[in-house]
Amino acid sequence: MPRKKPFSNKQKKKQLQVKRERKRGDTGSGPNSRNASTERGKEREPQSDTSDSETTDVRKINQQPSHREGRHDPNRYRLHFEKESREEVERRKKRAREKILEPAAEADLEIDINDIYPPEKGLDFPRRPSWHYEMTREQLLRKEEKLFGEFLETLHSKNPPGSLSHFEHNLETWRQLWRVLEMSDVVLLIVDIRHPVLQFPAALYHYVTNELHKQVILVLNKVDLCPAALVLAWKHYLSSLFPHLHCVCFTSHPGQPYSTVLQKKRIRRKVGWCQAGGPVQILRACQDIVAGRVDLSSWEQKIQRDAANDCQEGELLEEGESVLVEHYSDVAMEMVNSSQELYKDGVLTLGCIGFPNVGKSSVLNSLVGKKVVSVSRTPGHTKYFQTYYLTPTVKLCDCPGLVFPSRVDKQLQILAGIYPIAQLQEPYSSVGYLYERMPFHAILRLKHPNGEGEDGEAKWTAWDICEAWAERRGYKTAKAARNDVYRAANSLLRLAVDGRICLCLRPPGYTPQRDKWEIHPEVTEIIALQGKREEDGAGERDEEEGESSSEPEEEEDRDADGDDEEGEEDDDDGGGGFLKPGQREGLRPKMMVNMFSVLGENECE
Ligand SMILES: Nc1nc2c(ncn2[C@@H]2O[C@H](COP(=O)(O)OP(=O)(O)OP(=O)(O)O)[C@@H](O)[C@H]2O)c(=O)[nH]1
Repeated sequence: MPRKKPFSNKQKKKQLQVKRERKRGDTGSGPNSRNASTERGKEREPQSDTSDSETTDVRKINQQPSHREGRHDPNRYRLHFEKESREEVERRKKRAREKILEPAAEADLEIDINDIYPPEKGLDFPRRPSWHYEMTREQLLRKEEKLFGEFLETLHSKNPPGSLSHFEHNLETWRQLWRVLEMSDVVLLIVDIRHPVLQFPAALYHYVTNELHKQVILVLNKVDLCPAALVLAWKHYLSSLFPHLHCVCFTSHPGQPYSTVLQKKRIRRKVGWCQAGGPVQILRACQDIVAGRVDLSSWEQKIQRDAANDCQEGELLEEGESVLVEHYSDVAMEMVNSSQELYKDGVLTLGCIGFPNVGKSSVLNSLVGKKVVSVSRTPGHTKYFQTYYLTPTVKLCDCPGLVFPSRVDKQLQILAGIYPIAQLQEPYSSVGYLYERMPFHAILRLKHPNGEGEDGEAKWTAWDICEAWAERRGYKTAKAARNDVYRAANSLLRLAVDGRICLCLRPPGYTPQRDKWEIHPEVTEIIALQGKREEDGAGERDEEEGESSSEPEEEEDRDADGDDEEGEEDDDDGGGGFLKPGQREGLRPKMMVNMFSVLGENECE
């Protein structure tokens, strides 16, 4: 058979863009066309992973094809992060090639919230300025912009250059937070249980509880990806630091911890949105909070009905239970009266707030029991807030993901899924960061490009890891057919973000006390929520494994990171896992056992 011509992801994306533009009747010759900008980028710099066509200090992510007269601006709500200098990017690349990676100490996985959000560093978020009806729309917008500028100045004055992590510089997105906070009676602050401490801005909690006098339910989401003992330890840690919090564990993918990439479509058909673990717990927390001031019986009945029907995807909503969607105009966003009245018209409004990719939309879909908002593995997918009536007395509001200012390591931030991986300028150091905390070369059966050292041990740099993965996966550059290291790095990061190589942080002091948490009486409750059987320890594969297809997965499925909304068929990829729950946690020796057996045949071939 003739050798298949290598076709890179980049080429594929370009091909798709051209196709889309052709469909829209764009010849690609205009100054703003995607083709034109790609060509411009090419002229200036040959390396795709360091190119950036913007001239300001802010890097705009998820750029959409240009805005046209008379049509809405698709770039209005995209993520804006501070741009890194080319020198910094090149320095990190060089380091990724040269630095031999060393295993990090277990204690490195323990993270104190005060290290991420040090109270003395003024890591606040932009607040909405006061306004009155005599102000014109333009006056208000100008005031907001002025205050936002001052907010950035104060932040930078307290934090030297380079010390702050990526955070949202798009005022439009903060405006949506303001609106959602104003209209919500209760805030559902959603975090990813693998790293909740990165996504819990203390300033927001204090603002909502002390200034807005509203309650916060902390949703520890994706608990299927984390050992139950660790979930419990995080829950206790955060509740003890923030006593007014109502903590709830949640998963939209219960009982799917052992699936592999190849199985994902099969499993999703069996587990619909309505089988999530945690809606009852959210209902109970709301009942505590509203204390009878809103009639939540319709919600309770809905949950009971769903449980009794064992609903299937797409079959959930009954007559008279339709989901209403409210769209907000700009005017509503800008000049709305921030009424302090709680439970207006006897309706409880729940605002889903959180960082990108933590699963806000999935929580909302799970509460409704049906896909009403789109879900994607690409952070920043939800662009503007929308509301949905769960029942006549319960309204849900989905807010776009927000990246609050913090001091977390940027490499870790990327592993936590806040940055669209395909748009990373330098992915290698995050691969190195992951590898030092979770040496996965054996799991992925990587062969060192230079063979073993004299002592029989291979010494890996981040670059070597990516090179070896490119070799194993057959990622080649289109022109020279060399190993496509950039693509391999992206692929590895995606495995981490999806939870297939699963790095879980721990609360301070967890490691020496792990045994205590493992036998804690509340652990069984969490295991039940995760949808696991207790006997599901290390060792056996999921029973469905044998039925999985032997067809290799399409490259695009695994690697694409464009506007990749997860459709009805595909929206389940987060549940996949190479490692079993007890094995997923950092560098535990137990994790190294059976690593080979947890790989599907085609996953590393
Ligand atoms: N394993 C697992 N994955 C999940 C869970 N919930 C969501 N995901 C995955 O996480 C990714 C992001 O989910 P979304 O619901 O789109 O997250 P979001 O917070 O709305 O994201 P933005 O639109 O960026 O703000 C998707 O790939 C989901 O499949 C969960 O409970 N378990």
